[in-house]
Amino acid sequence: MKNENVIKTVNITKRVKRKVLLEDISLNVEAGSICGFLGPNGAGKTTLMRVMMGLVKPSQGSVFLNGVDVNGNRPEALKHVGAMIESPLFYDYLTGRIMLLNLSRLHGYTKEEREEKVEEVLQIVGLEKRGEDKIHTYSLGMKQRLGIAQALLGDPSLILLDEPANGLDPIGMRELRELIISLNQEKGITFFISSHLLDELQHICNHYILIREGRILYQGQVDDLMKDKEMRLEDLFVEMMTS
Ligand SMILES: Nc1ncnc2c1ncn2[C@@H]1O[C@H](COP(=O)(O)OP(=O)(O)OP(=O)(O)O)[C@@H](O)[C@H]1O
Repeated sequence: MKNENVIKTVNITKRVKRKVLLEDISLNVEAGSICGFLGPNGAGKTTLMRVMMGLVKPSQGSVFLNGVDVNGNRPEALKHVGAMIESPLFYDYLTGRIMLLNLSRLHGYTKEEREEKVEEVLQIVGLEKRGEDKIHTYSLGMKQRLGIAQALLGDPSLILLDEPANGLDPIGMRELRELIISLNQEKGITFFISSHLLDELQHICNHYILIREGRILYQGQVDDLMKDKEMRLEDLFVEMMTS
């Protein structure tokens, strides 16, 4: 695993009126890791991911993606970053393939390259046989995989996923996990994945960041977190979240 940080936030604070949504968040995510971003509902996960993508400006602090300041040079910072933040907004009446072809225009490919790229990402997420079907006929799991397909269009080195397992059944969940692991292992893509449910991430992450009420409670490797090998990660998570 390389050592550089693909995500680095420095003292991020976000206030809206008098409310503090994020407070002094400094975190690092190393290249090649699968980082679980865990916290209860309302902890500030979506807000931080929106700040990371430059969709929301922080009140203070900086975010660097692949070493580039998101608020200094957003296009350059996001060049190799894919994201699925909140439930992806799909145009249900389009086919999966057409939607991806439309979105692929954002990446400056030629027409032939766009067609090739869309075939490639449909294949990666296992939707190649459903590309001609309208999105409203897709299951929730297929929609999530379509969201990952759009995140893959720009050949990202980093993908941010906000609650990607929301509402998935066990099969959809397993397919999602396998997809993330294979993209990480075969393409070296770093993942930053939020969830309020530890179970969803427990088997795939090698790095965790825990957040509560806009503040970081813990960040580090899984092994460091598990002081006692017998202790279940879930017990530790509950202990940290409630103490
Ligand atoms: N624009 C805003 N103005 C005021 N409050 C906001 C705004 N955006 C978010 N919040 C509040 O900030 C807190 C954090 O919200 P956020 O959506 O980031 O949490 P989350 O960890 O992603 O939660 P969930 O798991 O429920 O999606 C919540 O209390 C939310 O109501």
